[in-house]
Amino acid sequence: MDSFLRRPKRKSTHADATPELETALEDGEESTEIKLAMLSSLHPLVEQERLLDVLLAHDGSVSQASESLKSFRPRVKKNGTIGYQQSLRQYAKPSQDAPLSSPKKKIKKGSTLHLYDPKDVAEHTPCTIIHNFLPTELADQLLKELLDEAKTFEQITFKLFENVVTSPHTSCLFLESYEKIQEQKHDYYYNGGMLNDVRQLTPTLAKVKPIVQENVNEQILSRIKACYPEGKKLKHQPSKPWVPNAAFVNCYAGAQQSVGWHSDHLTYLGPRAVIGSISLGVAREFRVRKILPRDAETKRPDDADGEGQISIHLPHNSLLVMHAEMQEEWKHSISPALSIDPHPLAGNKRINITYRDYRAEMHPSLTPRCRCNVPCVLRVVQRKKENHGKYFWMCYANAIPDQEGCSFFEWAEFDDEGVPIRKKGMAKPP
Ligand SMILES: O=C(O)CCC(=O)C(=O)O
Ligand SMILES: [Fe+2]
Repeated sequence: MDSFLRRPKRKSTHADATPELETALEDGEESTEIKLAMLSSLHPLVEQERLLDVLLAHDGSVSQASESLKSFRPRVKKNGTIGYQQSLRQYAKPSQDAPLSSPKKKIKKGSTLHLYDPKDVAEHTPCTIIHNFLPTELADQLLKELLDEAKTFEQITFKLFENVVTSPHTSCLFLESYEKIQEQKHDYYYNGGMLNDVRQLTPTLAKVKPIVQENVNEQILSRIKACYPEGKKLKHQPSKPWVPNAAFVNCYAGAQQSVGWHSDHLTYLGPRAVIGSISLGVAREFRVRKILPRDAETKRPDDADGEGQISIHLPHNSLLVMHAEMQEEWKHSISPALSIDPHPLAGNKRINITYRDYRAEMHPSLTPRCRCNVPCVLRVVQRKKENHGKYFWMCYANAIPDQEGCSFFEWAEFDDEGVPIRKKGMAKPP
């Protein structure tokens, strides 16, 4: 690990990289995520926001940041547990001259804004939250069923440079039918590899699916009306209803289990994806932060304060809808907790279910393949002002252990509904 830490900045392995590929790789965001993941594995008790501050203070040098963190003692919060649905809003009597919505809370870089109230979440983040979502007994039944399944979940393995790293929690993908499971195991790639453990939806996952579908579609429509320019859906956002056909289940066993900063891959979900996420068991913090494009010269965003973190508190039996602006423009994480409130059924565990719509138009047989003959990954330029928001396909094989990958790069084009515009030689949709 030590030699890994001292490794100089990654050199591009893409000797034949096109200028566009270099532009995309230089997007830079990924390397910060990777550095944070390394620091986090070396200093698991240090909060992500502090890791980021220390990393920035040492100009991105992981070894120097790690050295200075050795002397760091975590602060023990007096009120370290979360999950209470505290909100002063319900006690507030609207005064005649008070504005209808609360003044916009300021999120300063380096600080975290904690949100509990659904109205605040909708106002400050690209998410909506519904507390006490399922009937109590149904939520408990789902939790018990998934705690049982989670006994045999595994950690996901992925590649960071030449090192194979495992995710700091366990997970499993659930699909609707045996045929879909076979197809998934055969055709779909994740971080360059196939998923071996794909299971059929449990009876309660299947029972809850239409409830999630109805609520998420309602939330999408009210979000469009209330928040999007001219009350219209975003460009590339599908106008047809959201139909989940997959449930990705995560299990966090104990306060230290977490998931690092990331955006969910759009490869199979398509642009402007929406995700319905149920939390069960121990309440944990879901952190989000907006990725602002940086100035090419100063390497800083125009509004550094806009980059502060927001923590959404996710109690048992809540549904969080990640809306269409989330994956392209924001990152999210479940940060390690200093302490947790044990849950009567789950003990120290949290179960999370993300219901997802794997879109037929994004089937790997329809999207570009690179020279390694692996379906490409779909990404979006997040950091660079130049080409900001543009989608591109690139080689996935970079993430396969022992494989170098190729320099395949292609700008991705979609119609207004987010359907890929087929180029010559690409397969036709079924
Ligand atoms: O556990 C959560 O709430 C989030 C999980 C997540 O981000 C993911 O599975 O992609
Ligand atoms: Fe995610």
